[in-house]
Amino acid sequence: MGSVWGNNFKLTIFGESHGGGIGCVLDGFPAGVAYDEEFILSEMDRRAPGKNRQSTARREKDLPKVLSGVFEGKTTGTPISCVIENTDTRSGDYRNLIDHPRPGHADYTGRIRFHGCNDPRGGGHFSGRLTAPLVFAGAMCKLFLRSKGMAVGSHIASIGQIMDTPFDDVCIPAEQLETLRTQQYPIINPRAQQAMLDQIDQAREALDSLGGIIECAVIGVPAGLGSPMLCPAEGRISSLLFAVPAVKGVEFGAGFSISAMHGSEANDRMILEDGVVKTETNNNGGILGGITSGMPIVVRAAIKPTPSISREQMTLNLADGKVEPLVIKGRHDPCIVTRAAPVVEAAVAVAMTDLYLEAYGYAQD
Ligand SMILES: Cc1cc2nc3c(=O)[nH]c(=O)nc-3n(C[C@H](O)[C@H](O)[C@H](O)COP(=O)(O)O)c2cc1C
Ligand SMILES: C=C(O[C@@H]1CC(C(=O)O)=C[C@@H](OP(=O)(O)O)[C@H]1O)C(=O)O
Repeated sequence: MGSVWGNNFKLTIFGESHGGGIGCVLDGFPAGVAYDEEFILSEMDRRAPGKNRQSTARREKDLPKVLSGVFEGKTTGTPISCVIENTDTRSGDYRNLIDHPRPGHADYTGRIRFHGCNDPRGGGHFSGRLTAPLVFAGAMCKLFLRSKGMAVGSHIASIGQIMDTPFDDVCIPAEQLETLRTQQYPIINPRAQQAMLDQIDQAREALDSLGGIIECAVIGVPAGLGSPMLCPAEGRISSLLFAVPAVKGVEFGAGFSISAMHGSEANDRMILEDGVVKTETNNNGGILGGITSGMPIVVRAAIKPTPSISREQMTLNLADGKVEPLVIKGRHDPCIVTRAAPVVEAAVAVAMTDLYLEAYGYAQD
């Protein structure tokens, strides 16, 4: 089953982009976590579509309706279920895709996997719309992690060729993460922001799309989370990041560039600071041997350019095997990255909650 995730609590995500609604169930979520509605709605709003010209024109309020698992402002410990309505659908736009799969989207693979029974309207279960319930689940997990002294935050590390200033991976202040959370575009360097937005405009005007990278950090992480060899912390986090549509690469710490370093440079030298074991650098991204080291976890997710572009492309007509021109209709993000930061944070927050529960269980402090 591909819609249920977690070893120590379970997240289920259901729905299709143009069905009655989408949602999630959190089973085994700890009892007694304060339900901060304002925070949850602000997280949903960070991801919601239709807010500016860098995103799809589809407008959805993304108000989560919580049906169970929360009573008198606290989680009960029994399943939390949440439903989000789909209201602004235009399913007719997708009719020409039945036999003409979009290059780069899941139309062909979804048809094969589900024997032609998949819901093709708006990308169905494969739509990025399914990340709305993930963000709800992530917001709940952030509330739990906050009660354990942890915080998750991120910024847009790049869009196309334009780079933001990276995190200082040994010292990421909680205030910086909170400031980024409240920015319309979570970018550290304001000059990079303008250049990124200009690049998206240019791509959109050229009937094309752009990708980029989200850099995410978790601070306040206790040392000792993760279970090698087959359930390492990196594996748990990346398995959820790869669940996010359009994520095609994940790296921790120095990532792929660590392979070009010498050991003397890559090794993070250990020190004791105010009685706490730390490292002077963080090339390993806060994880060693699949177990958290107590340093910030730093992870980057590479997001591909939106597959549904307005420019005419060639594709295969599955009915007669001929390669034919395809014009894609519908309302698409010219660049997914501007809405992806809360989604990446949500995936990481859910994984961190699972890792924490594995180590510490449900006992109250
Ligand atoms: C928040 C978000 C919004 C997205 N918006 C679009 C979109 O408007 N059009 C599109 O073709 N793909 C969009 N995608 C990406 C596709 O859903 C994704 O590329 C597709 O399901 C194929 O999966 P894969 O890229 O992971 O292989 C979006 C993804 C996310 C996370
Ligand atoms: C609606 C959202 O994003 C959608 C993600 C998406 C896709 O193919 O991934 C395609 C577009 O919509 P539809 O599913 O109608 O084709 C986007 O608007 C959302 O994020 O809430």
